[in-house]
Amino acid sequence: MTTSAIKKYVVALDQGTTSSRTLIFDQSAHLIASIQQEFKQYYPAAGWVEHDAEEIWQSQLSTLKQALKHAEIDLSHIAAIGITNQRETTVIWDKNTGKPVYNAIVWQCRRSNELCQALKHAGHENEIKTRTGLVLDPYFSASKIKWILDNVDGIRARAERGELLFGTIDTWLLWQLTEGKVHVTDPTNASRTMLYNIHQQCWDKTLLALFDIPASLLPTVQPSSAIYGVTCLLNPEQPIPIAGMAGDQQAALFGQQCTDAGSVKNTYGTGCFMLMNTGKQAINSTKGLITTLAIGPDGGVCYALEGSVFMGGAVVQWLRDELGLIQHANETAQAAKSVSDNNGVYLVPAFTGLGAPYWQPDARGTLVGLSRGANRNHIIRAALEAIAYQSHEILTLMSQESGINLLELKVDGGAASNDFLLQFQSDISDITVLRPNQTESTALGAAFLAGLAVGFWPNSTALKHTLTIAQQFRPNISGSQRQTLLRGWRRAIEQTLAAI
Ligand SMILES: Nc1ncnc2c1ncn2[C@@H]1O[C@H](COP(=O)(O)OP(=O)(O)O)[C@@H](O)[C@H]1O
Ligand SMILES: O=P(O)(O)OC[C@H](O)CO
Repeated sequence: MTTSAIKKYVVALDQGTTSSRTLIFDQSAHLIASIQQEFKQYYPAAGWVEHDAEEIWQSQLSTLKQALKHAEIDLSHIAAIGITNQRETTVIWDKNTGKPVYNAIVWQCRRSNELCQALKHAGHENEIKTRTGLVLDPYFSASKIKWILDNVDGIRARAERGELLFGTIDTWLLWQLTEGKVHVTDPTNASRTMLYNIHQQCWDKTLLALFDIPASLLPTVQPSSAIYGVTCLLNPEQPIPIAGMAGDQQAALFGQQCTDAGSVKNTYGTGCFMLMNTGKQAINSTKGLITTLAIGPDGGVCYALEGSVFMGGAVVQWLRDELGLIQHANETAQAAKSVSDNNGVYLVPAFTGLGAPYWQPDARGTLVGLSRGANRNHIIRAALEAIAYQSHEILTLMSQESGINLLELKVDGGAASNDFLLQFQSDISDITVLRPNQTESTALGAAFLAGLAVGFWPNSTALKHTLTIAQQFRPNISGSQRQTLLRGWRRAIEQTLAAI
């Protein structure tokens, strides 16, 4: 028996914005264990969001240990560990002590907006977009790194002396886990920093100069499926390879095996992130989408178009926590179905501004079309419909910019369990929506990447064989009904933009 023959499992570390999770999969991609731990969010000023990087690491390690214990798995049966992570979130730490020099600045944090505006006014927007595929926005890492270097006492000097390291969360976790403290990221995460040239596929010296960031801070970039190092933290006698890394949305794309040009997935989590694989072609969006690096069939680099909706499933949390209209998210489908239509009510949930394709950080939420007959269920319905309308706008642009008539949309994420939402998405976008058996696509993508690197799965055909579609939602409204609904949504968006 070969060593690989006794390997039965791959572990995925899924480090998200609000929780750290560990999931264990077997060779058929069945979920064997899943442990989740939430951690604290820090809001030190309006629009600022931070995490404690140490707490992220400790919560991640704790879920790893608990998942192994819970599933009663012998370490010798683990083929590899894969990492997937909230993207863009920025950590800088001391390479000798391992201590972060400042809290992690989270992707949602707007503190570097002024810096981005200044770069915009100085005419750098196009150059940045050409090199990185990204819209000049505080969402991405570069302006966050610069903020730390410029605002935390003594940090720039220490960075210039080569004492500090930068990483997105993948890099931070890998560094913590590995023997010899490996300082590496993968192309998908690098492509979110605004410092990586997605065409030449290297750190971009012009952008490092523009943001005034020393190159010594940066990790080495290695493929998303590769053995980066081993961890001996669980048992010094049993090193386990860390063999896959990808940003969570690209991992979900790979987990759904959207590896061919033209395949699309939408993840309905806190926000909604739609990615379309565009193969070897980097499509330069002129309509507010971004171009990003993703993963091809063999784990190598390819391009994708992405549209990020900032308020997705979170709008359901708002119904629950702020309006008190529901007690549980799973009540919403029934409530929405209990009324025959939205009664003219539209909600634009721009609570933290509008993401793609508008990129309007100052927009705020709008509820329009209220009449005397509008009730709780109409508002709940409008909230779910808003998730689908926002996703629809992105899907339409992707289709226009790629020239591909999209016929299928694969979905995953917490809110993808909502049948009303998926049926409405299918109706409004005139597309077949496919919900897989395994909706843990993000973690599965990380597991696939790690498993491929160590031969646990031999190739992409083996990965595809593990996936099945659990449910399909097909369009069930007329073209004129669709046009009427979309007109109402566009009016609501116009009102939101007019109020900025
Ligand atoms: N049945 C449901 N209907 C609508 N939204 C839901 C439902 N179940 C969960 N959600 C939403 O899904 C989100 C959580 O999904 P998840 O994929 O875990 O998100 P994230 O990875 O962004 O934390 C929450 O915002 C929650 O409100
Ligand atoms: O942690 P999530 O699932 O909300 O994902 C966050 C995204 O990666 C941000 O770009």
